[in-house]
Amino acid sequence: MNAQFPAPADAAPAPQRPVVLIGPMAAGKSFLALHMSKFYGYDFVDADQVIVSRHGVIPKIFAEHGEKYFRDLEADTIAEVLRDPDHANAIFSVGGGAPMTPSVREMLRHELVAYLKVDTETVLPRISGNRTRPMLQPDPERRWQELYEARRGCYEELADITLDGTRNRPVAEIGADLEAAITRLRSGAPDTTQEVQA
Ligand SMILES: Nc1ncnc2c1ncn2[C@@H]1O[C@H](COP(=O)(O)OP(=O)(O)OP(=O)(O)O)[C@@H](O)[C@H]1O
Ligand SMILES: O=C(O)C1=C[C@@H](O)[C@@H](O)[C@H](O)C1
Ligand SMILES: [Mg+2]
Repeated sequence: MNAQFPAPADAAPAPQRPVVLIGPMAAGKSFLALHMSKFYGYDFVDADQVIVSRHGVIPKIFAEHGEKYFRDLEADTIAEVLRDPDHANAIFSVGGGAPMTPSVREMLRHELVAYLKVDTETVLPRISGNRTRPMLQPDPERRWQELYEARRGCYEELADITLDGTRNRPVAEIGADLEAAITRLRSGAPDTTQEVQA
């Protein structure tokens, strides 16, 4: 939950901060962040993509070094992006498991966080039969649901904005909701996003 928003009325404007997108695997975080860069002019940064560009593909990192090594790289990457003034205007998508790392969770408590919520009907076709995502093996549908149940409380706790990504909503609609919520929160008004059922 964000500590900087809203700023007191008489305070100097706070420096711009990135908006961090969280949510389960294949919810559409990276897709939405890219859309926001194309349609609203935000900087696009994706933690998984930064890791892959530096260290190679994620399945290989897991296979060669294990999950803990990946989580450390992920936490370091997120810390680096969040302190980089060049990314102050970013929509920053992070991996589905990132908020489960305590140090990441602590960083996100001080940022503007948007949680992209999805339902199983929307997401399962996107991951069905997947053989590459290490956290989803060996049974992607079952593993996705287990991870979602274990992580949803954490997503909900961190969220300043909850986005409705259920019913396969078009990214343009989700993006318009996100843009409206960012504008509202940065102007000091409370978020009125409706809770959605997943
Ligand atoms: N709103 C949408 N409508 C239709 N397809 C979508 C939508 N959002 C995402 N997708 C599709 O779902 C797939 C997963 O999306 P994406 O990679 O953005 O998920 P993610 O949340 O970033 O997952 P990860 O945690 O693995 O990084 C992509 O193939 C993308 O094209
Ligand atoms: O949900 C997860 O634990 C993961 C999600 C992906 O975005 C990657 O960060 C990686 O495959 C792990
Ligand atoms: Mg992604």
